[in-house]
Amino acid sequence: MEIDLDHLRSWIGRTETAADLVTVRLANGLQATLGDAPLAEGDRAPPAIQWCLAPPIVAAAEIGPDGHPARGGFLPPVPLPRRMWAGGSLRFHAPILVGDRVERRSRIADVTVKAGRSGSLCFVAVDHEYVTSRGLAVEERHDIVYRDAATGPARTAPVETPAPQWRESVTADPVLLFRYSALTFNGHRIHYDRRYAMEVEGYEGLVVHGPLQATLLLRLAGRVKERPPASFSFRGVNPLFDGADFSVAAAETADGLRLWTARASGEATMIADAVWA
Ligand SMILES: CC(C)(COP(=O)(O)OP(=O)(O)OC[C@H]1O[C@@H](n2cnc3c(N)ncnc32)[C@H](O)[C@@H]1OP(=O)(O)O)[C@@H](O)C(=O)NCCC(=O)NCCSC(=O)C[C@](C)(O)C(=O)O
Repeated sequence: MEIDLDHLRSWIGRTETAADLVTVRLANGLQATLGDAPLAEGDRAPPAIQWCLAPPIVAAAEIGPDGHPARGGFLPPVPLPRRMWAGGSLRFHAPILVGDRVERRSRIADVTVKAGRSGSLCFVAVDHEYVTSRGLAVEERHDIVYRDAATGPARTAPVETPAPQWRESVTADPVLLFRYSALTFNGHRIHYDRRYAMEVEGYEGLVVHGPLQATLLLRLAGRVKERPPASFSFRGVNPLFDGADFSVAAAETADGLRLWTARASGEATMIADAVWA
């Protein structure tokens, strides 16, 4: 597949702004999905509520074959078919509260092409700022990866993890995935259309969202240290599929916590680091 990188890089610097309200309904939809108690107006919003806010919304006619908005609008028209959430980093400046109006200010920061074990990879980095009436709440770097069509079984390398000091188990069932897709208005078919996920994109099942795994890791980090971290970075290292329990785990490091999600077989699927001020 020919990639015109100069053309794609002409998207760098494009911006998009959208606003949303942290309604009690939205906050409690996420709380319930994570298995947490309901909140009231004025409470601190659940971890990573920003991924449920101000999602891209386009008319049905403007949706691409993967269920996301067709490329070439805010995001560049990368010609590789399979989109994934590669990773990112978050810096927390101030809490977002239930009831807040939040503005998302997004900017295309970089577009690069790399050769991966699994074929060509095109990374699009997007910077976001989430701003409330009290000022900047969260800064985010979001790395999106676009991949070649599947040609065989995935060939990613196993990633070592330390012995877990804290560990929770979560069932990756289609209801969990559907509820998270609905909360984030994410129409990506790999999360709910099993035939598409397996036959078109070549996965072993429905794919567990990167932001859902990161939210569970961030939630564990906050519970272990009894306060949210100041910064959090994470990378998807292997896809996680529905149909089994997966673990959400953490271990102490010199600077904070190393956290990871792992398949029932033990293979890590997302690795994260949380640091406290
Ligand atoms: C990302 C995959 C395809 C690369 O797999 P690979 O084995 O081909 O790559 P590699 O050979 O390990 O690395 C090649 C190069 O890419 C870099 N690289 C490698 N990985 C990353 C990463 N994560 N973030 C940033 N950079 C990365 C890596 O550092 C290296 O760079 P270098 O040549 O300069 O040394 C593979 O690791 C994988 O499948 N990871 C799991 C991804 C995943 O499951 N994401 C969540 C589900 S998709 C989702 O939630 C979707 C959503 C929410 O609907 C939505 O569309 O937004």
